Amino acid sequence: MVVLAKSPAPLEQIPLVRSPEPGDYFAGVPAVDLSAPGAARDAVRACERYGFFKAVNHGVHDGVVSRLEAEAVRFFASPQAEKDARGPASPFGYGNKRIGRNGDMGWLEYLLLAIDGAALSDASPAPSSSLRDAANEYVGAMRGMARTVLEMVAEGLGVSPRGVLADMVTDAASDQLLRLNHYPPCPLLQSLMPNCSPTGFGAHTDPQIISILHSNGTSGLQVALHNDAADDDAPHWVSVPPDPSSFLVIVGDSLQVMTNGRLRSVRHRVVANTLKSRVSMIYFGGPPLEQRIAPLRQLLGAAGGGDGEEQSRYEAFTWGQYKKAAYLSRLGDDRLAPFHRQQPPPVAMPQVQSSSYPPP
Ligand SMILES: C=C1C[C@]23C[C@@]1(O)CC[C@H]2[C@@]12CC[C@H](O)[C@@](C)(C(=O)O1)[C@H]2[C@@H]3C(=O)O
Ligand SMILES: O=C(O)CCC(=O)C(=O)O
Ligand SMILES: [Fe+2]
Repeated sequence: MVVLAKSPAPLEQIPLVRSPEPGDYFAGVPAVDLSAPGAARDAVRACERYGFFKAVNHGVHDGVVSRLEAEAVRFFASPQAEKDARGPASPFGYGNKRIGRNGDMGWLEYLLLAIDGAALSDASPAPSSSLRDAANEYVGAMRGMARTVLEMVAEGLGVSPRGVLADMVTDAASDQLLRLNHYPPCPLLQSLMPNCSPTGFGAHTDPQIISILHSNGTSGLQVALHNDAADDDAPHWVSVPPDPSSFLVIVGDSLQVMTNGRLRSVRHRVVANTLKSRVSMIYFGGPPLEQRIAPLRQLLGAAGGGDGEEQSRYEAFTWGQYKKAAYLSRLGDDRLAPFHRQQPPPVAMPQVQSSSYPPP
């Protein structure tokens, strides 16, 4: 049994996983240069194949990131009683090891903050005015990047207007979150079981439209690669090399549905580093609660009211309905499963003899 002093939830309640090895690093992380002319096409390709990409030449000033990261580090280094006074995270505030309300545990502490428009909401007061100011500046930059990326996605998919997706996350009533995560080192486990690491954040997909993740230089994030050719559904976990100069754009469940499954929400998890602290900052861009989430009409065939050839693969829902169901689910659940539509079997077309067509 491994019990860490001063930890409210012992390590034994946290699933252990095999420590990442150098061979697990994914050398093929797709990078999209947001300032390049082919960015729209590249973003769509990456989101179709992998469900995420690394955004480079994003135009966000280093100072905006380093200022919030320094505030986060300062907050997480403050006395436990002060941090606890900002919790529990139900739903917003400081959380320690407990993720959500349904029994998920991870080797992390975090601050979950609601955003109202372009700034932190009064529903989740920041622990200090300096953290609040830094977070507001950061949120402004993330909303801008979310808008740019979603406009590119619309362009790359050939849907119009260009703002059809972007407007949902920059609407005055859009449902956005900012999450600051700290994964402390775990030297005791390193000495007792050197090949094992604690799960920092268990496998899941993000429910919103888009997530934009920044991390410090400590590794830990893993993504599940899809292998359409394989018969089994076993995930192949690969480690994403940390790169503090870039951001990781992650497709959320709602974007998967709105693109009728063309872009995929990628399963990801964090394996805590036993020796070094990881700090990550994630912006989650969701639509207003009453927004209908259904495949975009222009991606569907005539039966779905669209111009293309596809049938809708999903039952429509509102973001409010989906969010409510998501927050009752466990982290690793397939939250979209109840919304999958049965695909009708392919219709057998009558064979037409070329000689008899067109009919006389
Ligand atoms: C176990 C849970 C935590 C979560 C709400 C949920 O019930 C299922 C989805 C989880 C997730 C994953 C992405 C984000 O980190 C998050 C804030 C979100 O919107 O959905 C978390 C939720 C959370 O930590 O409360
Ligand atoms: O901390 C990370 O790197 C990822 C966390 C995450 O996936 C989340 O908060 O939803
Ligand atoms: Fe996530």
